[in-house]
Amino acid sequence: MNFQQYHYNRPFQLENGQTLENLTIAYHTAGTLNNKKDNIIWVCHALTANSDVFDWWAGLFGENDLFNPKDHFIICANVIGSNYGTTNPLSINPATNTPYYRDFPTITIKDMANAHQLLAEHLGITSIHLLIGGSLGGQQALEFTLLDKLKVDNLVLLATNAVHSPWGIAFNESQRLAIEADPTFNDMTEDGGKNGLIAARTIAMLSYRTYSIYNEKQKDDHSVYTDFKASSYQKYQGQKLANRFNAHSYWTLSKAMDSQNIARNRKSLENSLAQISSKTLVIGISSDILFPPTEQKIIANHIPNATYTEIESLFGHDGFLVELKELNKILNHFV
Ligand SMILES: CC(=O)SCCNC(=O)CCNC(=O)[C@H](O)C(C)(C)COP(=O)(O)OP(=O)(O)OC[C@H]1O[C@@H](n2cnc3c(N)ncnc32)[C@H](O)[C@@H]1OP(=O)(O)O
Ligand SMILES: N[C@@H](CCO)C(=O)O
Repeated sequence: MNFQQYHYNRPFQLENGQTLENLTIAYHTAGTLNNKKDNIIWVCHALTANSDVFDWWAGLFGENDLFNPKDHFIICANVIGSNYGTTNPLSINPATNTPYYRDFPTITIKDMANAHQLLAEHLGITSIHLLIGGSLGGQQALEFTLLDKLKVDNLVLLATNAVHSPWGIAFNESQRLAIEADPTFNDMTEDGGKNGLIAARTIAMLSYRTYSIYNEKQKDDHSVYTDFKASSYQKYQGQKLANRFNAHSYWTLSKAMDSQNIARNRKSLENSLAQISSKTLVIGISSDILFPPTEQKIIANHIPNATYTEIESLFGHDGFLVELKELNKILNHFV
């Protein structure tokens, strides 16, 4: 995929009333826009992913996958707050000439959608053949559609919601508390809060996976009484994220996830969903405890041209990233 950055050199208005003095949006593209301009697939990424969809959704997106650059023009933009090239807490704050760190403003899903819209305008895009996103990506895809500034022919929403739940907010708050409990988080450095981030990711894993999958993959034999596989797995996953992410971005993005509520400043949730005219496929993961299938069924029940399908999986929420065989089958049928 080709990596590019769009520099919007004007103030970007945020939902909380603050502005970012300028905004850089990093994005990847693959393939070529056809003459009819009807082969665009726009991907919205989840919490800690990036704009290189061939990297984290390989098997669905790639040279020889269902969504490939021979047939499609694929775009994915890195969200505001994430540290993969878009303006984020490690970027320089023009007001101080130092990185924002803890001074980075509150970002909402709507802000992310507005940034996607800026990029679409920059690229001259007025219609999207397929808009797809899971989890935080699905939250963005919903808001992006509801902006109603471009035509979305087909919409695919996976393991996501229209309003973030008290349960989901509680999981995120516990993770933020873990980060805040690390005194280095206030140091205003790139590595500030790193140990807190490790702990936060281990909490997150409990919401992304399930009892069953830990039982299947992390069970020890009867002789073990300490140094369990599950313990080393937790530590490994925490460290793995800390090696490629930072506590400031994680804190910001978890707040953005919490902000999801498509009824905010609109008539109602039902009314908002009823406005969506795209042919829509909503996919739930049977064992998802973070974004349980009831949340996707609400979406599918209120979008007029929507269908709901569920993937039977032991993986829990992360199933939307790892159940590739099933996803290929379902999406091949949909498109
Ligand atoms: C720059 C980049 O890295 S791009 C960003 C990539 N990530 C994203 O895009 C975000 C979305 N992706 C994800 O969240 C994840 O990658 C997922 C959900 C798709 C898959 O998660 P994974 O961690 O790869 O899978 P899984 O839970 O099976 O863990 C496997 C890893 O744990 C390790 N592991 C498994 N059991 C144990 C254990 N008991 N102790 C220690 N390590 C263990 C494996 O060796 C493997 O290590 P590796 O990732 O270095 O190969
Ligand atoms: N594993 C996903 C979970 C959030 O959907 C991520 O880290 O982005």
